[in-house]
Amino acid sequence: MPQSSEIAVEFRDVGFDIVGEASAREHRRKILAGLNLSIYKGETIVLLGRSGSGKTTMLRLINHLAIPTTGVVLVNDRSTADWDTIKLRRRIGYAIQDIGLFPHFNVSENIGLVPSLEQWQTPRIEARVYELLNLVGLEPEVFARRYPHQLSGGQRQRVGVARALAADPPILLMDEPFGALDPITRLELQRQFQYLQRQLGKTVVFVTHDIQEAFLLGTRIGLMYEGNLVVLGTKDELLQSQHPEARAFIACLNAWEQGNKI
Ligand SMILES: Nc1ncnc2c1ncn2[C@@H]1O[C@H](COP(=O)(O)OP(=O)(O)OP(=O)(O)O)[C@@H](O)[C@H]1O
Repeated sequence: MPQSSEIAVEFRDVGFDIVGEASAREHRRKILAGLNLSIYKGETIVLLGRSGSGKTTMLRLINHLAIPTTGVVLVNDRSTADWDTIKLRRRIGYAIQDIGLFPHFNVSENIGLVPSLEQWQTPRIEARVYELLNLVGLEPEVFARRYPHQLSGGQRQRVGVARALAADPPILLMDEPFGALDPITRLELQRQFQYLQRQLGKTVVFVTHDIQEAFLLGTRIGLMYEGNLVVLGTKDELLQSQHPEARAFIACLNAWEQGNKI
């Protein structure tokens, strides 16, 4: 798997609080605390954790949809606060579950959106859309002119991944991009993702609550628990961790395997 010692994204002592009003008194809630993480160029780091553990917040901090309360998030050695936000986001593809394709744009227009904002010429955009549709396993002649409501959930998610890749960003953030899919399509997309990653060598931050998905796709896995990164390592390192949250996830895996034997 392509990987280097160069850091693409770094969290340095990052904390993130949410401030709300409760009974007219300021009320702060800690969402992330003291987070340190270096993500290397070309690796696929999977953030694994239960619902509400702070995974999506980490992605939002990378593309400056959220701003750290303390500490700093660096992309290519520059704080997200110092980046021109538009330039930063153009370097970062973002694929999310229920991708939010624009309903009045067809597939081709959805995928070509960022390239057209970047003022690519039309023939180049068309060629790119066709290339990407082929890459994610959708026949361009069949799908390019369809609208999102004319696609299945799995097809929409493929289009979402193609859209995230459109302008060839070096960093990809993927937030449960294969969630809510039937297990066969899910496995097919996971395999396709592995194939793509071998071809493209992007820096990927992939969020999931599925330990099997984390093991399949992650170069390293970061286990989140209540806003803290409690384990960071390879599949084998996670399997050996004695942290109670790691044991809880591994117990799910074991239970699933036991169930298979019945
Ligand atoms: N804008 C917000 N206002 C209030 N609370 C928020 C906001 N965004 C996130 N949170 C809270 O922050 C915590 C972390 O949320 P986050 O979306 O990062 O978790 P997650 O691990 O991605 O969860 P899931 O797997 O369910 O998507 C949750 O308790 C959530 O309720």
